[in-house]
Amino acid sequence: MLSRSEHRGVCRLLSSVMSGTEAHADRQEDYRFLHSMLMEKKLHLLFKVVAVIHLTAILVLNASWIHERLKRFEKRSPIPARDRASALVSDLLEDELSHDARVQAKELLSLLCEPQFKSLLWVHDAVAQRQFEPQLPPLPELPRVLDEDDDSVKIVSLVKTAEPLGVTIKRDGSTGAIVVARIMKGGAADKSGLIHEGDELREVNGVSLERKTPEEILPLLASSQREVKLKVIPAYVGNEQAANNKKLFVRALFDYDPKDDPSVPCQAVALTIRRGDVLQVLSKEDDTWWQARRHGDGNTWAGLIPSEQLHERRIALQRPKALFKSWCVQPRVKEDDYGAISGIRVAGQRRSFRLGRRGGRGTEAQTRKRTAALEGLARAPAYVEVVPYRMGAKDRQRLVLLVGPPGVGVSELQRRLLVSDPDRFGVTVPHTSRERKRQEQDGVDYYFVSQRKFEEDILNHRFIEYGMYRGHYYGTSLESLAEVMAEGKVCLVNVHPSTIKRVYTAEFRPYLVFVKPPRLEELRLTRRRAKFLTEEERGPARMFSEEDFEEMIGLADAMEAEHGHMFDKVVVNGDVTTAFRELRVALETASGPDLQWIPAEWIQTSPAKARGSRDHFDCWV
Ligand SMILES: Nc1ncnc2c1ncn2[C@@H]1O[C@H](COP(=O)(O)OP(=O)(O)OP(=O)(O)O)[C@@H](O)[C@H]1O
Repeated sequence: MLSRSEHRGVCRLLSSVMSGTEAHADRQEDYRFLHSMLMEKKLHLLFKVVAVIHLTAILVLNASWIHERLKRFEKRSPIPARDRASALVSDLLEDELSHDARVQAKELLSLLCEPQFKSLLWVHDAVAQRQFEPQLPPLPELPRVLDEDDDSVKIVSLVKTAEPLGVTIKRDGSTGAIVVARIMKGGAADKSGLIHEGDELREVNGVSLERKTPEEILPLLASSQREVKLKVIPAYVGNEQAANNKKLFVRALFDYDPKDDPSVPCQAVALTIRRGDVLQVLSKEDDTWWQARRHGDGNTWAGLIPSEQLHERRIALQRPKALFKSWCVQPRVKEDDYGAISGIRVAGQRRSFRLGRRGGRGTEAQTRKRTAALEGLARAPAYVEVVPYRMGAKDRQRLVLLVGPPGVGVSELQRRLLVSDPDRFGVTVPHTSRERKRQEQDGVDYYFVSQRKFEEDILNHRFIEYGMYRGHYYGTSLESLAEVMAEGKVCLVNVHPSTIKRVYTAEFRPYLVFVKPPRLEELRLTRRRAKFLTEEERGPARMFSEEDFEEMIGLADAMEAEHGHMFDKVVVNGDVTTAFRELRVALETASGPDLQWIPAEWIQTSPAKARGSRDHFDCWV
């Protein structure tokens, strides 16, 4: 359809044709004929049709030209350099340009403030963040699995008499759930035939048992008068395998996108996995493809995920390629490397340090380190079994291990945590075999011990880390960690990842934070900016060379490949304020009553269990 203005245009064109031909029409009849023909409605309509066709043709040609160009561009698989260009520009406006009096800066400022430019950035960010992708409805329910909260729950009512119910209960060591430990033969429960050993108790007379200990539950049961109403999840639902699988939770240690996997049996039911996701494995019947659902996304249906074996096979196939990958870290030999022992000053006191993070730049050591990282990559499991964990009011805080390549900002983040809440966070007092200086206090600045004692302690594995600097030993003892934790504080330790395994135990229940450098461009920008910002407050900021940046990124990759399966949180330290905020939130969760996931092996080897903690004893009802 032509618009009004286009219609008027056609009429004007025809009238002008009329007036143009007036002079050439010899006879009155010719003129009238021509006039009636040109003013004919049908002719007007014909014109309109021709015009529409013409316009459409132009549009089609343009569209196909644009399409061709886009297709050619798409082949290059462009990746956005950053997905928040508008944030970068507002930072630039706020931090740099608004204070710059130069004419060029003013001009750039006004250009960047133009609404057209802002719209361009907005569109860029929308495309970079793929906001154009349609929000698909959830997939239809496919293989139906048991949902904890619906079909498997049973309400049981037991009539109470003078005799006891004949049930013992306990807290399940791996899930924390309250379960029926024993049914005593001939007791009321036994006679009813309604509850069984292994059944999980959810409620007693409408009172939820979540976070309750067996000791707190006993009075609830005892105070019931004629009847005890129990909400139970039976242990015998389906076959035994289903019951076991129901409780199997794993943390994924790799990213997986079924769209990139041509071998997945059915794309529509495969799960996209992000490293760190907690998955409930519901079926391991197929050796290659397990069925699982992601914890916390509310889905009741299972999706396919690669089995442990399949993932291992794939990694084994990739390994030769990885071993020949070129590494960007250039070895650099430097004598008496201060980084071999680096101290952190907190309120003027040396409080914590990590060892050997910068050592071994020699070619051989470096090659060994890289090979180890790659081998670690090949050995890295696909999943680690985890169990739900909620910190109780009496539980000790988890040890917080901060790791990252030298210079990435681990000490900076640790310093900010200590300053932000000194009552909540604490660091250890290190040991040393050097002489005490006049102003230093034993047990405050360091624990001063003799060289002999230090060596004895090394032999007795009492250090999480130790090293020698200028002929003296320095080290962080396991006892000093326990001391800070005993004060009820969150103990922050800044260590080399190779020492993690020393404390990766049920006793310390470490929460591992990996501090990672951002991409090279952002790393350069933020560190350069920091040079100007921190100089006024805390003296000169550390200078980094291009080589330092590359080494930092290379080492971070190697650390992640080798130890990534143990990291609970990865904080990218680009903008330090954002990184700090993210770290604070993560540590709030790790030290609060919220649901967390910890390795199942800590529960299985829990000292409490070994000693027969009260939670794990049967309680008689
Ligand atoms: N996000 C950041 N932006 C800018 N500068 C930063 C950032 N994080 C840290 N820095 C600065 O980088 C320098 C090195 O940081 P820091 O001492 O915390 O490194 P580190 O990881 O503890 O390494 P090392 O153990 O070698 O000291 C410091 O000057 C610090 O202020």
